[in-house]
Amino acid sequence: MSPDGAPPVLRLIDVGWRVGGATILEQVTLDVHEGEFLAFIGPNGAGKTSLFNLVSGLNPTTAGRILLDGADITGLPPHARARRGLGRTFQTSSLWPGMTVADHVRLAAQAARGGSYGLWRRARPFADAVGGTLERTGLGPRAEALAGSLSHGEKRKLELAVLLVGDPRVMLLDEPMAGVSAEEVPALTELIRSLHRDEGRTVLMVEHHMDLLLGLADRLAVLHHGTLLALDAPDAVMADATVQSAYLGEAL
Ligand SMILES: Nc1ncnc2c1ncn2[C@@H]1O[C@H](COP(=O)(O)OP(=O)(O)OP(=O)(O)O)[C@@H](O)[C@H]1O
Repeated sequence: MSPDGAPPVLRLIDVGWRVGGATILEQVTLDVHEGEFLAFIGPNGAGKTSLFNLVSGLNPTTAGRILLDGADITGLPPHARARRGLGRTFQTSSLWPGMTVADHVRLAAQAARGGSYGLWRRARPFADAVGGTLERTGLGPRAEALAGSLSHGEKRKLELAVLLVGDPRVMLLDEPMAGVSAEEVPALTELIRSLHRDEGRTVLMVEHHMDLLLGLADRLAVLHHGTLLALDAPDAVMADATVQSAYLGEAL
């Protein structure tokens, strides 16, 4: 239960992943509350992306259960989870360099709504959704630019736009700041903050830079060797001796 008594939007119960004889994730149990911003940190190879792969359905969970709005989604494919409001971005770029910004968002809108692209394309709500998403992400002036010509920060915004046009309630963002220049980080951070704060979306985000997470995340989940080492408010996690030693003196 959340502090106000509402059931968690997402529940991971003893979730595990074994592949090729190796145990990558083991007994990960956590609840995510509606509207919460939960950040995942942990040393390289701790299992953060692997966990997102299980939650989004990209890889099959080999132990435990995943519940969305109380319903068991453990065996559902990614598109079925997306239809229920759970969407993700990827650590590495998933864009088509030769396709325009607007066409990326149009195609994503079509995929989210189903039906014929031609029919949807002429429909007013469809055009409004695409235009609104481009404005929302600050990509309006770049609508006709090719994705390959975008800066790293703009590419990350486009990946968010592709996700947002499907109107996910629960967003999994895997290192959305990766490769982004220092000048572009503040605008991207503000966009992500407002998706959570102003639009009330539930955000799960993998991020290595603690300084970006302070003031953004409600709680931090620390993964280490595939297990959940800590789950608490950022201050408490940073003061946790077990967490400090997991990083072996690396700056958190
Ligand atoms: N398909 C796979 N088959 C076998 N091992 C895998 C597979 N995918 C990931 N792993 C292993 O699982 C472990 C966790 O990887 P994962 O990418 O989830 O870590 P991470 O915490 O996201 O790391 P980083 O911070 O470097 O992105 C690593 O040892 C990785 O080599």
